[in-house]
Amino acid sequence: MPKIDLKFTKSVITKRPENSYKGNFGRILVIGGNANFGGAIIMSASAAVYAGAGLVTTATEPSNFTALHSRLPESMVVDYSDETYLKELIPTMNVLVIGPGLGTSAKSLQILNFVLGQVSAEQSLIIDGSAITLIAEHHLPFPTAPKLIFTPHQMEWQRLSQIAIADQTDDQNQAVLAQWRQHNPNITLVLKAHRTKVYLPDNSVWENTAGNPGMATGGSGDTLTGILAACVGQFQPADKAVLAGVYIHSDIADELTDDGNYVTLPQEIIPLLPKFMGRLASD
Ligand SMILES: NC(=O)C1=CN([C@@H]2O[C@H](COP(=O)(O)OP(=O)(O)OC[C@H]3O[C@@H](n4cnc5c(N)ncnc54)[C@H](O)[C@@H]3O)[C@@H](O)[C@H]2O)[C@@H](O)CC1
Ligand SMILES: Nc1ncnc2c1ncn2[C@@H]1O[C@H](COP(=O)(O)OP(=O)(O)O)[C@@H](O)[C@H]1O
Ligand SMILES: [Mg+2]
Repeated sequence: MPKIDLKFTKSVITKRPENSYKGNFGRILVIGGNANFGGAIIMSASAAVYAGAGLVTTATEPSNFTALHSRLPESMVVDYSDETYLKELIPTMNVLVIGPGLGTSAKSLQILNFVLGQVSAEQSLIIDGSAITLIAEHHLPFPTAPKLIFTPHQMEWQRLSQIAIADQTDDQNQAVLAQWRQHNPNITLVLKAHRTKVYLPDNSVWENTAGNPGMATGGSGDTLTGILAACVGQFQPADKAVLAGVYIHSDIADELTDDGNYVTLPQEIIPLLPKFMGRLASD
C-alpha cells in the first residue's frame, strides 16, 4: 500500500509562480456552522485561509458572522439559507466544503439539498461531518458531476456505507466505493483514523504515516476540511492535493506533540500552516 509521507507531500507543494494572483489559488466556499457549531466552520475557513486558498467565503448561520469577521477577516460571509445569493455565488467557486457544524435539523437538510443540486462538473465538493450523516440518514443521491471527496470518521463511514466499524476493511470499503463510482467515477474517500486511509478514484489506497492521539479533540476534522480545500484549490492533480493535505495536517500535529504538547489544538495547528507549507515548497 502506498504511503503518504513527507517526501511525497514535498513533491506536491510547489513554490508559487512570481506572476500570480489570488485567483490562481482557488476560490473556496465553506458551508456549515449552525447556531451551536459555529466554531466548526470557523476552524474550516481558517484552515483554508492559512493553507493558502486564494479567496475564502463562509456560508453560515448569521449569528456566527461577528465571530467570523473578528477572528478571520480574510473570509467573506454569507447567510447559508440565502438561496438567491448562493445560486449566483456557487458557480464562481472551484472548491466547496459542506458539513462542518452544519447540524442535522430540517434547515440543515434543506441547505445540503440545495447545495448538492447546484455543484457542477468542474468543481470539487468536500463532504464532511453533519453532511455525511444527513446523506446517510435521508438516503440522498450523490451528485453525479463534481469531484466528491468524503471525509468521514469511522462512525460517519459506518452510517454512509453501512459497514460496521469492525468490518471496515479495504476490500469492504472498495466494494462500496465501486458501486458508487458507477454513478460518479470521481469519488474519493478520506477515512479518518489513527492512520487515515485515502481511497482514490484510480482504486489506489494510500495510508498516512503521520498523526497522533493528540489530534483526538473536537475540531480536528473540521480543520482538515479547510486544509484539503486549500490544497485542491492550489495544487494539481486534485488527488495528490488531497493526499498532501492529509499529511500536512498530521505532520504539524506531530511537530506540536514532539514539542511536548499533550493535545494538538486546531487553533495551534492552523497558524503553523503557512510556515510549514513554505518549508515544504523551499526544501
Ligand atoms: N466546535 C464545534 O463547533 C465542533 C463541531 N463539531 C461538529 O459537530 C457535528 C457532529 O460531529 P461529531 O463527530 O462530534 O458527532 P457524530 O455524532 O457525528 O459522531 C460521534 C459519534 O460517533 C462515535 N464514534 C465512533 N467511532 C468514532 C470515531 N472514530 N471518531 C469519532 N466518533 C466516533 C462516537 O462515540 C459518537 O457516538 C459535525 O458537524 C462536526 O463538524 C465537531 O467537529 C466538534 C467541534
Ligand atoms: N489517535 C489519533 N491518531 C491520529 N489522528 C487522529 C487520532 N484521533 C483523531 N485523529 C485525527 O483527528 C481528526 C478527527 O476528525 P473528526 O472526528 O471529524 O473531528 P471533528 O469532527 O471533531 O472535527 C482526523 O483527521 C483524525 O485522523
Ligand atoms: Mg468531523
